[in-house]
Amino acid sequence: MGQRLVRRFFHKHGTEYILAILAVGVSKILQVQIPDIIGHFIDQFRRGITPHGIDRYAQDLAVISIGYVILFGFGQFTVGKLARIFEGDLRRLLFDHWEDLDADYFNQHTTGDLLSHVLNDVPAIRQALAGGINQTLQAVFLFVATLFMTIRHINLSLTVISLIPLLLIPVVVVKLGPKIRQQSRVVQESLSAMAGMTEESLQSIRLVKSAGNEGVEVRRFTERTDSVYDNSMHLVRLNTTFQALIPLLSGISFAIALVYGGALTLSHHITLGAFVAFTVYLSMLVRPLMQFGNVINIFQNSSASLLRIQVLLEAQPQITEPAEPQHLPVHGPIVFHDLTFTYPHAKTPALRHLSLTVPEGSILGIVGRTGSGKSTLTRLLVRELDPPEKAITIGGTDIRNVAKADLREAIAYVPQDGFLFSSSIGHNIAFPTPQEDPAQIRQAAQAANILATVQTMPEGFDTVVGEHGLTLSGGQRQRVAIARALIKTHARIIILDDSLSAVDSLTEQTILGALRRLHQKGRTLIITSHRLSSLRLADHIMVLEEGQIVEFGTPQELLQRQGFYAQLYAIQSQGSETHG
Ligand SMILES: Nc1ncnc2c1ncn2[C@@H]1O[C@H](COP(=O)(O)OP(=O)(O)OP(=O)(O)O)[C@@H](O)[C@H]1O
Repeated sequence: MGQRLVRRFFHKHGTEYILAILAVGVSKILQVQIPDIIGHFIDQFRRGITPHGIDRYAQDLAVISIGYVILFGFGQFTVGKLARIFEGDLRRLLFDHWEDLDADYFNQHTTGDLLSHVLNDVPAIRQALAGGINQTLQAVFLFVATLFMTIRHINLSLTVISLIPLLLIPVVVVKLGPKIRQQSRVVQESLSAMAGMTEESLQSIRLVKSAGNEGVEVRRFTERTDSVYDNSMHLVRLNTTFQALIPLLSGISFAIALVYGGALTLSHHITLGAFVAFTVYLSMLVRPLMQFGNVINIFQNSSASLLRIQVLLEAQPQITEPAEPQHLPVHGPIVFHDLTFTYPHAKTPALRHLSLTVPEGSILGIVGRTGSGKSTLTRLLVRELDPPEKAITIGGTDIRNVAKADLREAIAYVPQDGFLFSSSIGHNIAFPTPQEDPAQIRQAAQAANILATVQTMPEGFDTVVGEHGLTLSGGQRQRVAIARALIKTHARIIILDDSLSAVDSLTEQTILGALRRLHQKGRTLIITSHRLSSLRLADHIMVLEEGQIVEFGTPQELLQRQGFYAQLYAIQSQGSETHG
């Protein structure tokens, strides 16, 4: 996918790139004329020069300088601009790719880790494309053009001898380069571990404070920052050694040029002008050689980043679209057929041999201890997790054969952790719809019994709920999440996964009233809960234990069976009597 992006990018912007390269090339050819002109000027000066002659040299220099600035500026700007375009494309590609991946992928990768790719790796690649390519172009063109001028117009042996120390630079690069690359990877990893820890710590700040755990968190963070510091310092030492050796070698080369070039001038093998021009050329070589060093650093850094991005882009969604999607039938029951499901990397199945028919327009209640498999079942039904073939059918069609969007269109699902965006309540409710329709938002809010609460807020539906809805109470958050599901008025199946746990009994009854009205319009309802009062409308109740159905029947039948349901009923009605 990454290569495709690069190919597409060069296909689209190749001409511009080539023009930029040519512009930089020509600008460097112009630049190396300057010492030559100065050399000629000095020699002419010694022979005797008229004011008109001086003006001519000045004009030549001015024309060359203007040409240089225009061409070099155009080249550098274009390469920089193209690198920024590539950076934006790469960020969009990453985001699109993440949107395609399954929800479970994000259980295995922390947000901090993923963000660090966007914040560190993408700019590192951009830097290679902008700074890296720019400096390479400048260095190569200037180096070659300078050597050409010094060999052709000044002196071959002076050029060769002065160059010897500079030839040691590749040796330094070969020795230090791999170490720098390895260490920059260590720094990137420690930074991403720190970002992950910071993200988790800030998200759980209320838990941390309520547990009085601030000290432990600060210590953990200090350990992370110390590790980032140690690793970065090691990298700084390696980089400094690398960067210091290059000017040192250039300095030796300069000294040789002075001694040998001075002797050649005294013995009239070269003119004074040529000698001065040579020293200017040599000083011009220092920069490209430093750039060679920088470029190698930049490319080493970015190659680690490129590798990490490549690995990211290779991750494939496990829940795939069917090759030939079938239409989801409008009518018919939901059937679970011998459904067994094991999470990736888990040792035991979360659901075992579960068979059940939920007739169209009925209400199924699901209870069971925590970890018994209730959420897993609902997540399988919306294909957030992938069920085995033919294990779940709706109206006789295997849900694996239906386009994911079709299936999700037909189901209004309130997950256990109804996530809220840090935007307005209205936006949060309207999220599944293509546009925010105030009438629809109001209606959904009314059904979820949050309308009156929203109306008391200063900005009504425009009230911003803070990060993850932190400015709302737990019950208010749940009701916004329910409203978000109920706004899908065309959905034929409504699933509430423990979505009423934080609302008070009165609110619960109002929401159930709204659900009953939808049920009367033929909707199928699946409600999981630990509170039996939430299952008051259920036609049938299923009790799950360790992924298996241990009880199934109408609420009356289950009461008579004296099992888990009856026990729960006894405990909860005792509780409500005590409260009453
Ligand atoms: N992403 C996951 N990877 C591996 N195992 C998981 C994952 N999610 C849940 N499980 C396991 O699957 C089993 C069923 O979990 P599930 O969330 O379906 O239970 P639940 O009945 O909804 O519990 P609760 O009432 O606490 O919400 C548990 O043993 C749980 O540890």
